[in-house]
Amino acid sequence: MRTQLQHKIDNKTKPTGALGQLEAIALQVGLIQQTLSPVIKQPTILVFAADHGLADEKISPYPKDVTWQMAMNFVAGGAAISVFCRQNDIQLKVIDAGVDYDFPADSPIIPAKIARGSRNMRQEPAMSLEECEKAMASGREFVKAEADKGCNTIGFGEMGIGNTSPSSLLMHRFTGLPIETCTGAGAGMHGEQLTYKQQVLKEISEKYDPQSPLETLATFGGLEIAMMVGAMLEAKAQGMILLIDGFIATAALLTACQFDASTLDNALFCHQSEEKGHRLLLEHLKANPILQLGMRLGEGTGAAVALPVIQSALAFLNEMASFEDAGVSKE
Ligand SMILES: Cc1cc2ncn([C@H]3O[C@H](COP(=O)(O)O)[C@@H](O)[C@H]3O)c2cc1C
Ligand SMILES: O=C(O)c1cccnc1
Repeated sequence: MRTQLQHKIDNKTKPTGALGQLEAIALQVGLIQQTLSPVIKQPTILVFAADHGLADEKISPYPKDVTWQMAMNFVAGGAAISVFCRQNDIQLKVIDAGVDYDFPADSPIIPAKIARGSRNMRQEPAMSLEECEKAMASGREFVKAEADKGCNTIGFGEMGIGNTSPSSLLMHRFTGLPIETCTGAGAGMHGEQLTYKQQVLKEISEKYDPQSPLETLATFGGLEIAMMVGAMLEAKAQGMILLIDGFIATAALLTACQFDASTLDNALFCHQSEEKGHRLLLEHLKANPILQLGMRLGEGTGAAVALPVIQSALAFLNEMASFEDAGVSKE
């Protein structure tokens, strides 16, 4: 299939390699779908939202209430992710993985609370193994339901004040890079505030020594991250395209790869976030991000913005004339 896809790409009416990374995307998606004519069907972004006990330690400049307030904003249509999904015809679903708030019963936010937030990991592991497994299983169910309806492309988004911290800890643990290298400003911790955040995370990383991927995720993760990890593993199992957003989603993917290394094969890295650590995390995964726009938001926004580029890659593969079709002379 790889040889056939490469042959099809090289026979399009263009100099060899002239569509650059679009060619790599077309090849990868063809391999994922095992076809010379890949298509994106019912693209969907799942945004997993949860709170973090660690937010009590002031590791984010914003208050915890922003988590539920932004989740409401997502479904009301006013957030960045709402706008970009509307613009690009992407179905948006917001899942309450563990927000410390009771959403109104008539809200379109999908209830799947495992707990009212993870625990403060400066004191105790963020989740029990049972909670972590429950979150992962729930993430799998959501993706399976989308696959059953005919969706073949899933973007992963998140909302959770404090969630760059668990992401940094997971990156540190699974890459072996120093915690300072893995820890950045998040929603806006600069200067002394960032130094403080790095100190807190260093203290936490030295407090525990989890062994298995599950134990590591339960200790240092968060409910939305665990649900996202399960969702990514199921998306790979279903042969779907995984649209990976920024730092947090990439940390979740790195975690998913500890459970099933082949998850990486189906992942498209939509952008390189400004968040410190994301560049090195992408390098660790040998990933070539599609966009570099200086974004540092999360929510799945990088995935939503990159989808049209991926669609262009499939459009050239499916619709461009070959040298033979167009009667154009080859070198
Ligand atoms: C208004 C607002 C909207 C957001 N949308 C995504 N995030 C992003 O910021 C948070 C992570 O940064 P930290 O670890 O520093 O808290 C996550 O919720 C992430 O999705 C937001 C943050 C804020 C404040
Ligand atoms: O890259 C991200 O996902 C990110 C960066 C900063 C804050 N929130 C998310």
